[in-house]
Amino acid sequence: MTQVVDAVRTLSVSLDERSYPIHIGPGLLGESRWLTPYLAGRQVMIVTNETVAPLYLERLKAGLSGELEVRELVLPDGEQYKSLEQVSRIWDALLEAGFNRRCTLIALGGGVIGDMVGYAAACYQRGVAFIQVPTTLLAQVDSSVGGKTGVNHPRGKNMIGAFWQPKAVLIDTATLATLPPRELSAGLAEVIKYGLIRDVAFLGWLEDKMAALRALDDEALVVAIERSCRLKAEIVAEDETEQGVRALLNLGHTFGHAIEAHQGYGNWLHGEAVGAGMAMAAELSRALGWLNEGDVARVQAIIESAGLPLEVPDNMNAEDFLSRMRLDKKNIDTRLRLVLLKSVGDACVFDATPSAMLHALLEDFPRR
Ligand SMILES: NC(=O)c1ccc[n+]([C@@H]2O[C@H](COP(=O)([O-])OP(=O)(O)OC[C@H]3O[C@@H](n4cnc5c(N)ncnc54)[C@H](O)[C@@H]3O)[C@@H](O)[C@H]2O)c1
Ligand SMILES: O=C(O)C(=O)C[C@@H](O)[C@H](O)[C@H](O)COP(=O)(O)O
Ligand SMILES: [Zn+2]
Repeated sequence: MTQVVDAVRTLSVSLDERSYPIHIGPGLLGESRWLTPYLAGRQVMIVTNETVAPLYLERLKAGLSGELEVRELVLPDGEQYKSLEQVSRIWDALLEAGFNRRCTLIALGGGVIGDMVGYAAACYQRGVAFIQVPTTLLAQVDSSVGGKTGVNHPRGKNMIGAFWQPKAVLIDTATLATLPPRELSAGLAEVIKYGLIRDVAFLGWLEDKMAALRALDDEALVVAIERSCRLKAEIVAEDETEQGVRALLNLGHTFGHAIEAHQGYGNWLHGEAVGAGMAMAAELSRALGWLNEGDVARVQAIIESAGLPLEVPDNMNAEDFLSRMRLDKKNIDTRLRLVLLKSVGDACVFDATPSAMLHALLEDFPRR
């Protein structure tokens, strides 16, 4: 159910006592009523990065009212900084400020900041409150919702982390006006993912509206963000810690994470790697007889129309993929598990214990 107040749309992530709202609308960043109610106490630490700070930090601070002790920490920008070292800097700053268990961390930025701040909050004094204020499309449709927090390890993506839910997610869609087109495309990968795994009607809508979305059409963006958040909220409410259905949100990610780690974090954007990874998943689903040629062409067309790659890096061979994929968090014992498509709009988890078919896909998939 969506509630609408003054053009701000509110959904809920239903997790009993850990339930929280997602507020979506243009310009809500500077308004106290969307932020102040979720603060645990007087101590507030805003964590952002050096790109986002000059754009939105002052506006966010203007939306904090009351007798608060507000600190800020500006981290370097980039996926290569999604590390324990940077999370440690957050803990150092909290301790230096003398912040206690009633403090609140605010993550202002994309998925990198959101994942790190969430993890810092999960561990600081065994857990403090945090609020997600996502400013990329990817973070607004995916990473700010659901409580997966953490950092990368040189060997693999998001290998260190915790499930820790925010107190609220505040999505100011006006922040997308400054987002570079390449980052917008990366966010569209996760939007397309929802259509592919669970909502073929949404996929059809995306096929119609892709040009509008890439042109930052406000109305189309709000619809895409709300529908994506609703789909993710439903899945998270059903399976918070990925014992079952939540794994479907990993479509394209086993391949994508291998690409990100192998290429060096930040060289391929997460969304780009997921785009190419979803194309690989579609191709393997065809090889298994689940998708036909027309289905694969449809998947490829929407990925390409979002400005995302359909080829994988030419410096990776099958073994480069497999050695990374063996570390994937979905695996059980030595069995590789992948998310594939039974049909367009219906995903499943597939036990892909190294097979000739998987090897052929990894060896023969188009390179760039
Ligand atoms: N926790 C989850 O469930 C989840 C889900 C999906 C992705 N992720 C993670 O999220 C990360 C990717 O997130 P991302 O795509 O947001 O990347 P990001 O956080 O690196 O942000 C992308 C770039 O956009 C800049 N930026 C942010 N907001 C801006 C704005 N409004 N205007 C201009 N520039 C802006 C950032 O500084 C950065 O340079 C990856 O680490 C991925 O693993 C996590
Ligand atoms: O929320 C989830 O669950 C997801 O899988 C969302 C993904 O888009 C996201 O990239 C997530 O961080 C991947 O999780 P991981 O457990 O594979 O690291
Ligand atoms: Zn993702």
